[in-house]
Amino acid sequence: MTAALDIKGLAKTYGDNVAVDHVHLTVPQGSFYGLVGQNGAGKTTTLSMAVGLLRPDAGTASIFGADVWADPAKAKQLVGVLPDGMALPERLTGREMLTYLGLLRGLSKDVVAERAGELLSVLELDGAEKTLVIEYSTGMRKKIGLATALLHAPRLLVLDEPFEAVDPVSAATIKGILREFVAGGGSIVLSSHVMALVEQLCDHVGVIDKGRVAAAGTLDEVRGAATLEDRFVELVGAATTATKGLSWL
Ligand SMILES: Nc1ncnc2c1ncn2[C@@H]1O[C@H](COP(=O)(O)OP(=O)(O)OP(=O)(O)O)[C@@H](O)[C@H]1O
Repeated sequence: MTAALDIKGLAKTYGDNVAVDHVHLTVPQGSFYGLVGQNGAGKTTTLSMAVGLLRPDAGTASIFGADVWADPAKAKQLVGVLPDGMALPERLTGREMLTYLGLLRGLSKDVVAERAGELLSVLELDGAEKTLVIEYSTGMRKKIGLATALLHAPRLLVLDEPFEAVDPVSAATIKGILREFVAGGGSIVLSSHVMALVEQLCDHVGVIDKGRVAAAGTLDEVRGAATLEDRFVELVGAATTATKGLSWL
């Protein structure tokens, strides 16, 4: 079966900093895939290249077989993306933004109106639908970003830190939406630092360390008999140096 997302040898270097070092990852269709790694490990850079937001130095990425760089129109129809630090049209209201992006996606006015209303309501942004995006809180920005990723009913969702700054009630709602999306045949890749969340939601996991894949596979294959957190610390070799230094504090 064609993979939902197939990343082959993606690489990116900034100056002499190797951000992503020939990463290979396969996200099977119907999987809920968690990408974990320390700050600066290369998750955002990998995901940005995988969805066509950042041109790689080397490697390819394809979404349901459509090459993201050779066949971008086809690939981008199939994917909904929540990028890290998404630049939003600040002077539009939430509804205007969804309408604008929905029409750009080629949806009819009626379909956009119906879906925008439902998304705003389900994500509990209906009270803020007339508020300009510039006035949104960080968590609200995440939620409107998620709404734009879902609007065209993609087959794959690529979400960079979707739960960052989101309150627990909204997080529960979003988890429900994502679980339903996968139950309905969709595929998801999300990045997160929260191991418990990845363990709770994902059936596959990839561990990125210093731009390379340290482990990848089903959740059970990667964590073995340990918790994901213990396995992660073991894999990335993070020394618990918290008590070293700061003697002045
Ligand atoms: N635009 C850029 N210019 C220069 N260096 C960059 C740029 N973007 C990322 N980097 C560097 O690339 C490396 C990987 O960064 P990246 O943002 O992909 O990591 P990450 O795993 O998403 O981190 P975090 O969990 O903190 O979001 C880091 O060393 C970072 O400093």
